[in-house]
Amino acid sequence: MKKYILALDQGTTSSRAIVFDKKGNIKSIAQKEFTQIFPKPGWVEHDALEIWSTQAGVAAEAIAMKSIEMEEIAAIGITNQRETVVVWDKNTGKPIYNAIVWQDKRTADYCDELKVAGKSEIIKEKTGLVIDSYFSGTKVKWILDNVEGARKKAENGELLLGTIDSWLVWNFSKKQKHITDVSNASRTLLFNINTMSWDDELLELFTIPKSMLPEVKQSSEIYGHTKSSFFDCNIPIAGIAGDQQAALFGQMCTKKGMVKNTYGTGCFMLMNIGDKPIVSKNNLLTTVAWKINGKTAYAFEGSVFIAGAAVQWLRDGLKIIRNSSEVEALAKSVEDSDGVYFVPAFAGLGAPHWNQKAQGTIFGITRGTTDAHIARATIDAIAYQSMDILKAMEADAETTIKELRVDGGATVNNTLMQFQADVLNTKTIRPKIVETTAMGAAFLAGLAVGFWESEEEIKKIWQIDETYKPSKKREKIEENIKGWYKAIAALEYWAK
Ligand SMILES: Nc1ncnc2c1ncn2[C@@H]1O[C@H](COP(=O)(O)OP(=O)(O)O)[C@@H](O)[C@H]1O
Ligand SMILES: O=P(O)(O)OC[C@H](O)CO
Repeated sequence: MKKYILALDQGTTSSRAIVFDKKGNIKSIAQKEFTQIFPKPGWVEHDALEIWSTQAGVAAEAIAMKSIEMEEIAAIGITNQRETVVVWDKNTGKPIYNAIVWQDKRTADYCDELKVAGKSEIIKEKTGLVIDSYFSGTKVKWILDNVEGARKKAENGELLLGTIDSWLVWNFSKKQKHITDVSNASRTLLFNINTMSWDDELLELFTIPKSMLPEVKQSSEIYGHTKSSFFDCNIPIAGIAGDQQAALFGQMCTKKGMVKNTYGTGCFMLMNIGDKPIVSKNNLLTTVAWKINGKTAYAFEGSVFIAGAAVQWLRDGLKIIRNSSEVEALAKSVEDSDGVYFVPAFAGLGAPHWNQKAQGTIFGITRGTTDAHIARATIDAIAYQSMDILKAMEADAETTIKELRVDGGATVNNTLMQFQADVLNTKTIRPKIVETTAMGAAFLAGLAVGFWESEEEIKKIWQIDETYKPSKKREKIEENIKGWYKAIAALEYWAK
């Protein structure tokens, strides 16, 4: 009898496997960190074979841990760090270079050249993205240009490329399936989100042979079965989505206008914009959310680079807390930040400001400022940065958002969640199961094999843990928000 779905969450720093039952409860969970490789400043790589071995290892571990029978697993769903890309030899199955990670900036100068050459418009129109080293396309070009013999092999049809989902399926299927899903394809700079196919003009621009590309599939369908030695029976692999899109699905933001925000190291906010790939006028990305039963859903996306990482800086840099969890008590010990504003632009400012030169700055310090005010200003900054993105989304969608669904490690912080509701003047909702990324992948796989019959059935699994309602002290909050905008303006002036 089929009792479970196995979700594989291949993240930037660890590989995780979670077994869910039919009610969406977690039956077992296993996790393993893997090596981060920094060959030069600004370069970030992963060993693709280590990604594969840790991912397969935790999958086996999660199953063994609770003595689950292979026959009890209805399907596998995969969700992954996005944009990170692997190029491997079709015959040997071995990567020809380490995976180049989404954070890697080695192609930044080439991206600037493309901007100067006036390619921004066409790329935005076709892919919904901006020209940036973040996305996979320029990373693949770098491998072909810099690994000895790679370009020739690629032209001979001997090399394959894939985002991490693609690499995992290739290995799980014993080199039988070279596929990806639409949500991952939409992060490569090579995929046209209007025609929903690889784009010949972009492939020519980035000099990438078409023969390297995986076949693009829906996000919920049976792609193949596990054949790996880690599994002694054939389990259908039936769901794939990039991690942020999977979280959007896991939060059941399946209707146009619904928004989720994930609060981790940074924040990733996605808004379901329905079945049309609208181009943002407010510096957001347009991305494919998923394709299910032949229907494509799109999303606006904006990210905050430094969110929980600012709390880590209070811990490791300023040393005013010992654990991230202590920040809430310290921040709550004062009524407010007493006019202190902290813009944690350690890595520049992301959407909608997109200022690479901005630096972290604290404003409004007086003789009376204490560590508690700084802690409070840090929490506030996470909420303000997310507010800036949500406001851009509202402007683009010409609508007012009714609720924000939240997940990620920092959502345990009730003070942050309440302040988020206050500055947005919108309900902020935290669900009972905050493993929404893995949950989304499980839902996609479960739908494909009939483990869950419909989205309606799944919606009953998603349940609210806590709703934060906006405070009534609107005037004071509006004043505080004005201060934030002044801080951003001053920071941008300083960065010039
Ligand atoms: N109580 C808290 N308040 C604010 N931030 C927190 C709290 N607890 C953890 N964090 C932050 O959340 C982040 C970890 O969340 P997680 O979802 O695991 O992130 P990621 O997936 O990006 O590694 C860390 O940056 C940490 O500082
Ligand atoms: O692995 P995460 O959670 O850091 O997510 C990475 C994102 O998908 C990058 O776009």
